[in-house]
Formats: sequence, C-alpha cells, structure tokens
Amino acid sequence: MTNKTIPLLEIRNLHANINNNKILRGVNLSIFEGEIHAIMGTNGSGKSTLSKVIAGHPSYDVIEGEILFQGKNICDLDPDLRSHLGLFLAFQYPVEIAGVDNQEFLEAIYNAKQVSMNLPKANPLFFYELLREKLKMVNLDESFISRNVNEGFSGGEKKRNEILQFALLDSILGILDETDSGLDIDALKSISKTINILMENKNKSIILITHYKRLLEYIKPDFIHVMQDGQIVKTGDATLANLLEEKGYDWLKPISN
Ligand SMILES: Nc1ncnc2c1ncn2[C@@H]1O[C@H](COP(=O)(O)OP(=O)(O)OP(=O)(O)O)[C@@H](O)[C@H]1O
Repeated sequence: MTNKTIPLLEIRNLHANINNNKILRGVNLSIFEGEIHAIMGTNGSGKSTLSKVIAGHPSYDVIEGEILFQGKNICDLDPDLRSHLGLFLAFQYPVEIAGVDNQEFLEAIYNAKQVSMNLPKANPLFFYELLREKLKMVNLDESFISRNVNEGFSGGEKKRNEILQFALLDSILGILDETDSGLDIDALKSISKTINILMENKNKSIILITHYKRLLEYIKPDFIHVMQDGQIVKTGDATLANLLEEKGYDWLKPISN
C-alpha cells in the first residue's frame, strides 16, 4: 500500500551553493510513493546540482531549506546513510573505478546496505544468483561483472550498470540523471522497460532528469517540472513535454531571485 499522506521526498525552499556560487535558489518539490517525476530544463539550470544535493554530495553547501525523506530532514546525513535509507542516484556521467572489480563493488554496496538494516551479509552463492537475475533484468552480459567498475564500458553499458545498482539495492527513490543520454533506440526501449518493471513495486518513486520527450513516451511521468536558474518554474502533467517540444523554454522565466 502506498503512503499518500507523507511525501517520500519533500524539498522545501532549498538553496545550495558550490564554491560560493549560488546554484539552487529556492527549490520546492514533493514526491509521493509510486510517483514518477520528470525534471527538464535548459542546460545549466541546476538539475544535476539538485540531484547531487539530494544525494549529499560533499562539494555542495545547503544554505537554506530542508530535504525531508520519509518525513525526516536528511541534510546532515552523509551520502552512504542517505543511500541506506533508500535513496539512489544514477549519475549523468558514471565514473570508472580503475582496479575495482564490478562484482566485488556490487557485493560491497549490497552488503553495506544489509548491515545498515541489521541484516546478515549475503551468502556469496545467494548474491551471485541475485546478481545474475538483476543482470538479466537490465540486459547486461555476465562478463560485465568480472570487469572493473565502468572501465572501458560504452556510454550505454555504463547507464545499464547504474540501473543494475538501482535494481540490486532495491532503493525506494531513484534519481536517474540523463539515463537516456547516449543510448541507442533499442537500449532506450530496453532500459525503459526495466525501469517500468522496477516501478511495478508501487512503493518506489523515481525522478527522471531528461532533455528528451522520447524517454517520457516509454516511461510515463505523473508530473513534469521545469527548472530555470535554480528554481522549479513550472509543473504540469505528461502533456507538458509536448508544449516544451513546441515552444522551448524561453516563455518560462525564473520566479524571483
Ligand atoms: N564548481 C562549480 N563552480 C561554479 N559553478 C558551477 C560549479 N559546478 C557547477 N556549476 C554551475 O552550476 C550550474 C548548474 O549546473 P548543473 O550541472 O546542475 O546543470 P544542469 O541543469 O544539470 O545542466 P545540463 O542540462 O547541461 O546537464 C551550471 O551553470 C554550472 O556551470
């Protein structure tokens, strides 16, 4: 049963800086369980910044406002604790981690979450079976788990590897930052299908950051938000994507500074 009284994520008047540069200028956003929210907007409007601030990236300073996850302010929590609570960020540019075996990495993040929930670490055989099931789900060949994390992976393979982590951790809020960029048409359809399967668990929610309407044809958002200059300046339903395609962003101006 989904919780429709307390938002899974509630962002109140969020202002954030990086190196004393003001990037977020009063973001307000509420996401309930089971909802899909898309965030669109011009380059440099603050979409990735918002995702990284929610995930707790240490380079950003929250100057004002709150981020509530399941009703609790998480602004003071380290990124690993936010992840253990059920937040997952798929990066716009997934990093290559030289010398770190993908399977060991995946096992480590899975077990860290188990430990945080006072559950035993996974038996290696159980973990391997779970991983195989998730690999199939994201359509990645088993050979990718014996390579170093993202090293030499193509753009699309890196994106699949991010979704693999999301599926494996069974996170309740996934923030997918331009997961569609660099994907060929078949890969886009297949990743969208995987995300839709993950969303069959009605307690999950996702934020899709995207520039392209075509992703939203495969994954139907409940809401689309438009960011401009560090604020959400417009919210609408899935049809807003058509209007944006037709009119661009010029007609939407920041609310105030
Ligand atoms: N270290 C930094 N110092 C100064 N400005 C920064 C720094 N890091 C990011 N910014 C600026 O923050 C603004 C928001 O960047 P962000 O990546 O959040 O935009 P975006 O909406 O995700 O853009 P895109 O659609 O191009 O990915 C940009 O103008 C960017 O140059």
